[in-house]
Amino acid sequence: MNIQSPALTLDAVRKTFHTANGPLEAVAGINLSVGTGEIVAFLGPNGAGKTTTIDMMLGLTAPSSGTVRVFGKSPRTAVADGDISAVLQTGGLLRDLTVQETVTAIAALHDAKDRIDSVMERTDITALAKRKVSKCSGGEQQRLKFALALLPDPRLLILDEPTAGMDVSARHAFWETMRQDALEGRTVLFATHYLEEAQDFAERTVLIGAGRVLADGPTTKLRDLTGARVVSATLPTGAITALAVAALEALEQVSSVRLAGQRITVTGPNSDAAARLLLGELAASDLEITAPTLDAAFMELTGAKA
Ligand SMILES: Nc1ncnc2c1ncn2[C@@H]1O[C@H](COP(=O)(O)OP(=O)(O)OP(=O)(O)O)[C@@H](O)[C@H]1O
Repeated sequence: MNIQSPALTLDAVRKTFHTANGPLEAVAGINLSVGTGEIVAFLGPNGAGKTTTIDMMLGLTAPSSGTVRVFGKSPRTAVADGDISAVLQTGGLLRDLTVQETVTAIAALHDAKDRIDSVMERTDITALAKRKVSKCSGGEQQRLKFALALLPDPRLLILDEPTAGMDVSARHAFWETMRQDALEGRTVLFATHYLEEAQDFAERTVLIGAGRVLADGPTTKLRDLTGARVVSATLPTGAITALAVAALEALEQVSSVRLAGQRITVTGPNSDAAARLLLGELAASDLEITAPTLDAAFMELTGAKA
């Protein structure tokens, strides 16, 4: 990461929508700096504020407060200069045009006619050139949008759930292309709610929940960022399991207690207290303390604070 020249900075960015039910704070103060050449996953559950934040990065909507800079410029200037482009979830394609016509029209806007063939090949849409957009599958339309986003040869590429609607093999092929692209130095930020996509592709994950950054760090360390531990042990035969569950649930910072037969599993950051109670008062045996899976860590963070 090159922190000397951030590709993207968000400083105390907030966005409040005024709805019939009153104000809704979709983005509640996000700070973020993405260095040139980084690949960042913007991971969060539905409604976390990912799309709203991305819209602000692209200048499609203005923050209620705070600032967004793209290579030091306002998002709108950066878009006009071809520094940033995006594959968005909705809209953007004219159904009656063919794939080739669509690419040619957008290439003309960006003065990028010489890039048409290579971009179509790279995104694997050459064979679809004569097909009408309305006849393309969801995955094919995503690949076309990806091609359009690459035409200006942007330094920063933003992808909002780019593989939505793709089957497993199309998803795999898409990320393969992206990986190649990133190797050539493009900065990439993608929103996803698939943990595997963050794990497989991003070196850094920014976890978003309820409009806030819940965790930000190397994807491989994301599990540790939660601080959560899973403590499990076997209760003695004849123990009143409901009482054991209640005693563990009463501990501070315990987020879940599950029982399967006599085996009891406690999740939360306070593993020492849970272990003491299990081995002492509850006379449990076979105690194990493990780090949660990334899945569990994700649930822990988004569930606990969203
Ligand atoms: N134009 C709008 N007017 C009112 N509320 C909105 C608007 N756009 C988004 N919201 C609300 O803001 C919150 C954040 O939405 P956003 O689409 O940014 O989340 P997301 O993380 O992208 O979710 P998803 O994964 O479902 O796309 C949600 O509660 C949503 O209902």
